[in-house]
Amino acid sequence: MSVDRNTTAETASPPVALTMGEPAGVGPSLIARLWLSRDKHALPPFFGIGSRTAFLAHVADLPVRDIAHPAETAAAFDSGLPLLPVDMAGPVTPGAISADTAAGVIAALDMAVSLALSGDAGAIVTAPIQKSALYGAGFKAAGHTDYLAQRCGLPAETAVMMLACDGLRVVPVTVHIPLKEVARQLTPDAIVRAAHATHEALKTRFGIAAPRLAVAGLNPHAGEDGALGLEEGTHILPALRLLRDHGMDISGPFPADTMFHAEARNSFDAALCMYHDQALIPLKTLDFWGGVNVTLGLPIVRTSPDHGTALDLVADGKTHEARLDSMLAAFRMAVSLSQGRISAPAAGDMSDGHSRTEPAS
Ligand SMILES: NC(=O)C1=CN([C@@H]2O[C@H](COP(=O)(O)OP(=O)(O)OC[C@H]3O[C@@H](n4cnc5c(N)ncnc54)[C@H](O)[C@@H]3O)[C@@H](O)[C@H]2O)C=CC1
Ligand SMILES: NCC(=O)COP(=O)(O)O
Repeated sequence: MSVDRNTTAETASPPVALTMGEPAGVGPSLIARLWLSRDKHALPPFFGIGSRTAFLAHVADLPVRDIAHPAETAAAFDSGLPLLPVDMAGPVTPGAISADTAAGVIAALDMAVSLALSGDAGAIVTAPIQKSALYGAGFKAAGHTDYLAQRCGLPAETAVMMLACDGLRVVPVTVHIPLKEVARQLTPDAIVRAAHATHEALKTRFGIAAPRLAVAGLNPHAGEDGALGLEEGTHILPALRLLRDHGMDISGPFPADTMFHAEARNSFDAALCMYHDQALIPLKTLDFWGGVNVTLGLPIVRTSPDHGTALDLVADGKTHEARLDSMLAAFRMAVSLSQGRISAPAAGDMSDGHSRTEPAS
């Protein structure tokens, strides 16, 4: 099927930028496959930011078209992947990280943020980074989420991570910190900040007029009246009282182990979780292939697949087996959000056309 991209509404919007992420990981090949399936999925023009070497290391015959500005995207898109090139200090070995590529990974992110802030890119979709590789090269942020806030000139904590799939949205209040640090770093302020960012995004980005938030406890059985932990009383409840005083429909703290079955999921529009795995395990269990990571609280739109670099798959020579679904879902959400359209289906709604079982290709 051939798609006349000039007649689509998306043509008028600035194109979405896709950062290459970890060059040795699955990201560049997923971006390449997104471009290769542009007609099948009727995708509007987009451009990559990264090193040509990274893309060709994974898909040797990929046509790549260097561009100097996102405005050249539409003209280049039909004949090759439009690419804003970024230099890299070393070669790319699929499946093997290298300290030489870290600076290029970060430069791609910096370029993407500048273009999103200037309005030349409608949104950013970030392919996964190998965080350990960047930490080794002096990257001071924990991940994209806080790094993007800093690049937007905002305190790191302004950015809030949400993961969304059909039927579930989760927000971890603490994110990339050791488990033993969670109770220390979990503050009423952090809960209030995450709740406000989530509430606002549900209204403005996800089209929910009166969002319902549910909050997980930190401890087993939400503390069992203090017998199994005190943070529910000392940290979570004070935050919830404040938020209710502000008129928010927010319930909890609930025992986290009973919040995510189907009936429970229907009772809220987003779940605020106290730590990374409490949020991401239910989401990725429910829909690893369709999950999208979306950053809230920033003046720019950023989404990402929910999965990581899949270095194991690449190292085993199985890059072609990587599922495109999450990248495709992240791209679609980025396009919708960048156009001010409502994104992501309502809880329980499977109407966006992708299936949890059939891979997108
Ligand atoms: N947005 C981002 O930049 C993210 C980055 N990461 C980073 O990725 C690195 C690896 O993290 P892991 O925890 O191992 O998670 P991972 O998601 O990379 O891999 C977990 C398992 O899922 C498989 N997998 C991942 N994506 C797949 C796909 N598209 N199709 C088929 N199979 C797939 C992998 O082969 C592996 O067996 C870490 O450095 C982590 O920090 C992880 C999540 C998000
Ligand atoms: N587990 C989520 C993840 O690692 C993504 O983090 P970020 O790079 O989006 O901050």
